[in-house]
Amino acid sequence: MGNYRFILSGGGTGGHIYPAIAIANELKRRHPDAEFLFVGAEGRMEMEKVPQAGYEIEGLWITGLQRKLTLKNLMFPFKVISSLLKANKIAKRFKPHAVIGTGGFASGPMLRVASGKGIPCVLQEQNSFAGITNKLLKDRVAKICVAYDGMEKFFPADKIVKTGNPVRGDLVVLRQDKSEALEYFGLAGHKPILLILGGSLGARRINELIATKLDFLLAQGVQIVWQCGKLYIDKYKKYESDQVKVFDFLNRMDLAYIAADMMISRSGAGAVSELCIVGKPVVFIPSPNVAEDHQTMNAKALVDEEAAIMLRESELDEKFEKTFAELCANSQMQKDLSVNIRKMALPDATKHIVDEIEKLLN
Ligand SMILES: CC(=O)N[C@H]1[C@@H](OP(=O)(O)OP(=O)(O)OC[C@H]2O[C@@H](n3ccc(=O)[nH]c3=O)[C@H](O)[C@@H]2O)O[C@H](CO)[C@@H](O)[C@@H]1O
Repeated sequence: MGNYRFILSGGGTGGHIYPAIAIANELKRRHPDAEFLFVGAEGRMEMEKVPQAGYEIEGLWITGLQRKLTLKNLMFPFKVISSLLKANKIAKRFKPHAVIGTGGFASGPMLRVASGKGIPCVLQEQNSFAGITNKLLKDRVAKICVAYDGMEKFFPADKIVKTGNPVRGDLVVLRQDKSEALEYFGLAGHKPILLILGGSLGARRINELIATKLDFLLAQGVQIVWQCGKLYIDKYKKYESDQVKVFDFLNRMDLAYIAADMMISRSGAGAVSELCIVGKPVVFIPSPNVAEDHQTMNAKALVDEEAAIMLRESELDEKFEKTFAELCANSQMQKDLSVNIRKMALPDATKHIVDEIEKLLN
């Protein structure tokens, strides 16, 4: 048999893209001669991030369905047909041995077509609440790799394998030495570093919080690396100083995690999985704008184990300063949170998922 060929499909946000990249990297490590093709949605983040990671990507003309009646929605049936046709062409040409879907509307047409042709398909669901695309595909795929218990609510029980979420290899083993990271961010080593993460697209409310509390934060003796998101960089770049570094997007998450002493973060599934491995104190501020409030559930799973602090957006005015000042002042609390969050890590998730894919290849 010739070399293996794999299609990975998913996107829209980093939360669906980076798991696909992590899986591809592990497949490549095991099968250096394998060929890879990513399939995403035209105009979305994957079209830039996947080539940066060294893989080829094709974009489909597809968007999610809006809740309101809009022109975009009227186009939806045409987009679906066009995407199915293109996915069909891709499958015929590339002849994949397996197709892996990591969620987001971009993955719908490709997995629908591939499963129809009898090509083995695997889904990876990052959240404790299943996404629409994965729910639509559940009966057509061979395996569904999940990160949370109780996913039988959404998927056939005999297809579910609990693996955890894939985390990119360079984030699984982090160096202790901070010198390269400090140099990269242009910060001195004498004060603790607070890393602010708004998720792959940035978080409006977290940015507003940091901007209004900047003097308070600096008075706690920290320096700041602030990832504010592409949409917000023009507004917040002006806050940059010797002790505050502002980025739209961090291309070196490894260095950000090495540099950080504590974090304030959205609780997207990927961020949570990574922060468990990083093992440092985190204050989660979940996005209230996602389906079924799943970011609150993601963060709560850690709070219940005393492994992180959570503040809801609605509590920030009242509680943020007190909570953060207490964390900075209490080194025992910082240690306990670090130890407890590390216990929740599933660093072998990617290997486990690739084991499942390999089982389908014969
Ligand atoms: C608003 C929204 O829809 N959020 C969803 C999205 O989150 P979002 O896209 O923010 O994704 P996650 O938190 O899951 O993962 C973010 C990924 O982007 C990377 N990263 C982030 C910022 C940065 O500057 N550089 C960088 O590389 C992180 O290292 C991580 O690998 O997908 C997640 C996984 O399905 C869901 O749980 C979230 O609810």
